Amino acid sequence: MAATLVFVTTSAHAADLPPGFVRLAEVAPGIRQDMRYAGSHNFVGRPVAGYASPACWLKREAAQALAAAARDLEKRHWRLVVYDCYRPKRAVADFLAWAGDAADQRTRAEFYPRTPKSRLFALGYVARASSHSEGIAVDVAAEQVDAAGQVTPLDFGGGFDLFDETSWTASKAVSAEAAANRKALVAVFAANGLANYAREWWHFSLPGATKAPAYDVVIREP
Ligand SMILES: C[C@@H](N)C(=O)N[C@H](C)C(=O)O
Ligand SMILES: [Zn+2]
Repeated sequence: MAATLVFVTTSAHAADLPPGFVRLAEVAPGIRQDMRYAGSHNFVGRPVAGYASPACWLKREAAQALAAAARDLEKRHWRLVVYDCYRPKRAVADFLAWAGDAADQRTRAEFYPRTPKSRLFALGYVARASSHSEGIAVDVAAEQVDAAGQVTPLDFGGGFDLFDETSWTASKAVSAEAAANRKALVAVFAANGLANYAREWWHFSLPGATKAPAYDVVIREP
Protein backbone atom coordinates (compact mmCIF):
# COMPACT_ATOMS: atom_id res chain seq x y z
CA MET A 1 0.00 0.00 0.00
CA ALA A 2 2.78 2.40 0.93
CA ALA A 3 4.60 1.56 -2.33
CA THR A 4 1.44 2.33 -4.38
CA LEU A 5 1.07 5.70 -2.69
CA VAL A 6 4.67 6.63 -3.41
CA PHE A 7 4.23 5.69 -7.11
CA VAL A 8 1.08 7.82 -7.50
CA THR A 9 2.67 10.85 -5.82
CA THR A 10 5.81 10.65 -7.97
CA SER A 11 3.82 10.39 -11.21
CA ALA A 12 1.62 13.39 -10.47
CA HIS A 13 4.67 15.44 -9.49
CA ALA A 14 6.64 14.66 -12.65
CA ALA A 15 3.66 15.31 -14.96
CA ASP A 16 3.72 19.04 -14.14
CA LEU A 17 7.02 19.59 -15.96
CA PRO A 18 7.70 19.48 -19.71
CA PRO A 19 9.20 16.14 -20.78
CA GLY A 20 12.83 15.64 -19.84
CA PHE A 21 12.77 18.56 -17.40
CA VAL A 22 13.82 18.55 -13.74
CA ARG A 23 13.54 20.91 -10.82
CA LEU A 24 16.95 22.47 -10.15
CA ALA A 25 16.18 22.31 -6.41
CA GLU A 26 16.24 18.52 -6.68
CA VAL A 27 19.47 18.34 -8.71
CA ALA A 28 21.48 21.13 -7.07
CA PRO A 29 19.85 22.33 -3.83
CA GLY A 30 22.95 24.43 -3.02
CA ILE A 31 22.28 26.84 -5.90
CA ARG A 32 20.32 29.84 -4.67
CA GLN A 33 17.18 30.69 -6.66
CA ASP A 34 16.11 34.32 -7.01
CA MET A 35 13.51 33.86 -9.73
CA ARG A 36 13.08 37.46 -10.82
CA TYR A 37 10.26 37.05 -13.35
CA ALA A 38 8.02 35.44 -10.74
CA GLY A 39 8.17 38.66 -8.69
CA SER A 40 8.33 42.40 -9.35
CA HIS A 41 12.10 43.05 -9.25
CA ASN A 42 12.60 42.71 -13.00
CA PHE A 43 12.54 44.93 -16.10
CA VAL A 44 8.77 44.55 -16.50
CA GLY A 45 8.22 45.64 -12.89
CA ARG A 46 5.62 42.97 -12.05
CA PRO A 47 5.27 39.17 -12.18
CA VAL A 48 5.55 37.95 -15.78
CA ALA A 49 2.95 35.67 -17.44
CA GLY A 50 3.74 31.99 -16.99
CA TYR A 51 5.61 32.28 -13.70
CA ALA A 52 3.01 31.16 -11.13
CA SER A 53 5.77 29.81 -8.84
CA PRO A 54 9.33 31.04 -8.25
CA ALA A 55 11.03 27.82 -9.33
CA CYS A 56 13.92 26.95 -11.64
CA TRP A 57 13.03 24.19 -14.12
CA LEU A 58 15.54 23.03 -16.74
CA LYS A 59 16.13 20.18 -19.12
CA ARG A 60 17.97 17.49 -17.20
CA GLU A 61 21.23 17.90 -19.20
CA ALA A 62 21.29 21.65 -18.56
CA ALA A 63 20.58 21.20 -14.84
CA GLN A 64 23.37 18.64 -14.58
CA ALA A 65 25.83 20.92 -16.37
CA LEU A 66 24.87 23.78 -14.06
CA ALA A 67 25.28 21.55 -11.01
CA ALA A 68 28.76 20.55 -12.20
CA ALA A 69 29.72 24.22 -12.70
CA ALA A 70 28.43 24.99 -9.20
CA ARG A 71 30.60 22.21 -7.74
CA ASP A 72 33.68 23.60 -9.51
CA LEU A 73 32.95 27.11 -8.27
CA GLU A 74 32.67 25.89 -4.68
CA LYS A 75 36.47 25.57 -4.78
CA ARG A 76 36.55 29.38 -5.04
CA HIS A 77 33.88 29.65 -2.31
CA TRP A 78 31.40 30.93 -4.88
CA ARG A 79 27.72 30.03 -4.75
CA LEU A 80 25.63 30.35 -7.87
CA VAL A 81 22.42 32.41 -7.91
CA VAL A 82 19.96 31.74 -10.73
CA TYR A 83 17.59 34.46 -11.93
CA ASP A 84 15.83 32.68 -14.79
CA CYS A 85 15.75 29.13 -16.14
CA TYR A 86 12.95 27.65 -18.27
CA ARG A 87 10.79 30.51 -19.61
CA PRO A 88 7.26 29.72 -20.88
CA LYS A 89 6.53 31.10 -24.38
CA ARG A 90 3.74 33.24 -22.96
CA ALA A 91 6.38 35.08 -20.90
CA VAL A 92 8.17 36.07 -24.11
CA ALA A 93 4.83 37.33 -25.48
CA ASP A 94 4.43 39.34 -22.26
CA PHE A 95 7.93 40.85 -22.71
CA LEU A 96 7.01 41.81 -26.31
CA ALA A 97 3.76 43.51 -25.24
CA TRP A 98 5.63 45.38 -22.47
CA ALA A 99 8.31 46.55 -24.93
CA GLY A 100 5.60 48.00 -27.16
CA ASP A 101 4.16 50.14 -24.36
CA ALA A 102 6.32 53.27 -24.54
CA ALA A 103 4.30 54.99 -21.82
CA ASP A 104 5.50 52.57 -19.12
CA GLN A 105 9.05 53.64 -18.20
CA ARG A 106 8.90 52.62 -14.51
CA THR A 107 11.94 50.33 -14.57
CA ARG A 108 14.09 52.32 -16.95
CA ALA A 109 16.62 53.63 -14.37
CA GLU A 110 17.62 50.15 -13.23
CA PHE A 111 17.30 48.05 -16.37
CA TYR A 112 17.63 50.12 -19.55
CA PRO A 113 18.88 53.63 -18.64
CA ARG A 114 20.69 54.12 -21.98
CA THR A 115 18.63 51.92 -24.34
CA PRO A 116 15.10 52.65 -25.62
CA LYS A 117 12.81 49.81 -24.55
CA SER A 118 11.49 49.61 -28.11
CA ARG A 119 14.99 48.44 -29.20
CA LEU A 120 15.58 45.72 -26.58
CA PHE A 121 14.54 42.86 -28.91
CA ALA A 122 16.31 44.28 -31.98
CA LEU A 123 19.54 44.75 -30.03
CA GLY A 124 19.50 41.16 -28.81
CA TYR A 125 18.87 41.76 -25.11
CA VAL A 126 15.58 39.83 -25.18
CA ALA A 127 14.85 37.05 -27.70
CA ARG A 128 11.57 36.43 -29.55
CA ALA A 129 12.41 32.72 -29.63
CA SER A 130 14.46 32.12 -26.51
CA SER A 131 16.55 29.08 -25.63
CA HIS A 132 15.09 29.61 -22.13
CA SER A 133 11.78 28.28 -23.52
CA GLU A 134 13.61 25.09 -24.48
CA GLY A 135 14.86 24.70 -20.91
CA ILE A 136 18.52 24.87 -21.96
CA ALA A 137 19.40 28.42 -20.88
CA VAL A 138 20.00 29.98 -17.51
CA ASP A 139 20.59 33.51 -16.23
CA VAL A 140 23.06 33.31 -13.38
CA ALA A 141 25.48 35.20 -11.14
CA ALA A 142 27.53 34.17 -8.12
CA GLU A 143 28.23 35.33 -4.58
CA GLN A 144 31.08 34.62 -2.18
CA VAL A 145 30.24 32.50 0.87
CA ASP A 146 32.95 32.21 3.53
CA ALA A 147 33.51 29.33 5.99
CA ALA A 148 31.23 31.02 8.54
CA GLY A 149 28.43 31.29 5.98
CA GLN A 150 28.89 35.04 5.53
CA VAL A 151 27.66 36.04 2.06
CA THR A 152 29.33 38.81 0.03
CA PRO A 153 28.01 39.84 -3.39
CA LEU A 154 30.54 39.59 -6.22
CA ASP A 155 31.09 42.51 -8.59
CA PHE A 156 30.12 41.63 -12.15
CA GLY A 157 30.05 45.23 -13.35
CA GLY A 158 26.29 45.76 -13.31
CA GLY A 159 23.16 43.95 -12.30
CA PHE A 160 21.17 41.17 -13.92
CA ASP A 161 19.23 42.41 -16.99
CA LEU A 162 21.01 45.74 -17.25
CA PHE A 163 20.42 46.05 -20.96
CA ASP A 164 23.34 48.02 -22.35
CA GLU A 165 26.87 47.62 -23.64
CA THR A 166 28.44 47.51 -20.17
CA SER A 167 26.75 44.10 -19.80
CA TRP A 168 28.48 42.73 -22.88
CA THR A 169 30.74 40.09 -21.39
CA ALA A 170 33.94 41.55 -22.86
CA SER A 171 33.03 45.19 -22.09
CA LYS A 172 36.05 47.37 -21.31
CA ALA A 173 33.87 49.77 -19.34
CA VAL A 174 33.84 47.64 -16.17
CA SER A 175 36.44 47.41 -13.37
CA ALA A 176 39.32 44.92 -13.52
CA GLU A 177 37.67 42.97 -10.69
CA ALA A 178 34.34 42.72 -12.52
CA ALA A 179 36.09 41.68 -15.73
CA ALA A 180 38.00 38.98 -13.83
CA ASN A 181 34.80 37.70 -12.20
CA ARG A 182 33.07 37.49 -15.58
CA LYS A 183 36.06 35.66 -17.02
CA ALA A 184 36.11 33.15 -14.16
CA LEU A 185 32.37 32.47 -14.47
CA VAL A 186 32.57 32.03 -18.25
CA ALA A 187 35.62 29.73 -18.01
CA VAL A 188 34.04 27.40 -15.45
CA PHE A 189 30.76 27.28 -17.35
CA ALA A 190 32.57 26.59 -20.64
CA ALA A 191 34.46 23.75 -19.00
CA ASN A 192 31.08 22.25 -18.17
CA GLY A 193 29.59 22.69 -21.65
CA LEU A 194 27.67 25.92 -21.02
CA ALA A 195 28.29 28.75 -23.50
CA ASN A 196 28.04 32.42 -22.62
CA TYR A 197 26.03 34.91 -24.70
CA ALA A 198 28.41 37.76 -25.60
CA ARG A 199 25.80 40.51 -24.95
CA GLU A 200 24.87 39.35 -21.44
CA TRP A 201 27.49 38.20 -18.94
CA TRP A 202 24.76 36.33 -16.99
CA HIS A 203 23.20 34.28 -19.86
CA PHE A 204 24.46 30.75 -20.58
CA SER A 205 23.08 27.90 -22.63
CA LEU A 206 23.84 24.30 -23.50
CA PRO A 207 24.58 24.51 -27.26
CA GLY A 208 24.57 20.75 -27.80
CA ALA A 209 20.87 20.64 -26.93
CA THR A 210 19.51 23.23 -29.38
CA LYS A 211 17.14 20.78 -31.10
CA ALA A 212 14.92 20.96 -28.03
CA PRO A 213 11.31 22.13 -28.59
CA ALA A 214 10.06 25.32 -26.93
CA TYR A 215 7.30 24.93 -24.32
CA ASP A 216 4.52 27.02 -22.89
CA VAL A 217 3.87 25.06 -19.71
CA VAL A 218 3.22 27.45 -16.80
CA ILE A 219 5.74 27.17 -13.95
CA ARG A 220 3.54 26.11 -11.08
CA GLU A 221 4.75 24.13 -8.12
CA PRO A 222 2.34 21.78 -6.34
C1 LIG B 1 15.95 38.79 -20.96
C2 LIG B 1 17.31 38.22 -20.63
N1 LIG B 1 17.32 37.79 -19.27
C3 LIG B 1 17.64 37.07 -21.56
O1 LIG B 1 17.54 35.94 -21.19
N2 LIG B 1 17.99 37.41 -22.82
C4 LIG B 1 18.19 36.42 -23.83
C5 LIG B 1 18.69 37.05 -25.11
C6 LIG B 1 16.88 35.68 -24.11
O2 LIG B 1 15.81 36.30 -24.03
O3 LIG B 1 16.96 34.50 -24.47
ZN1 LIG C 1 18.91 34.56 -20.35
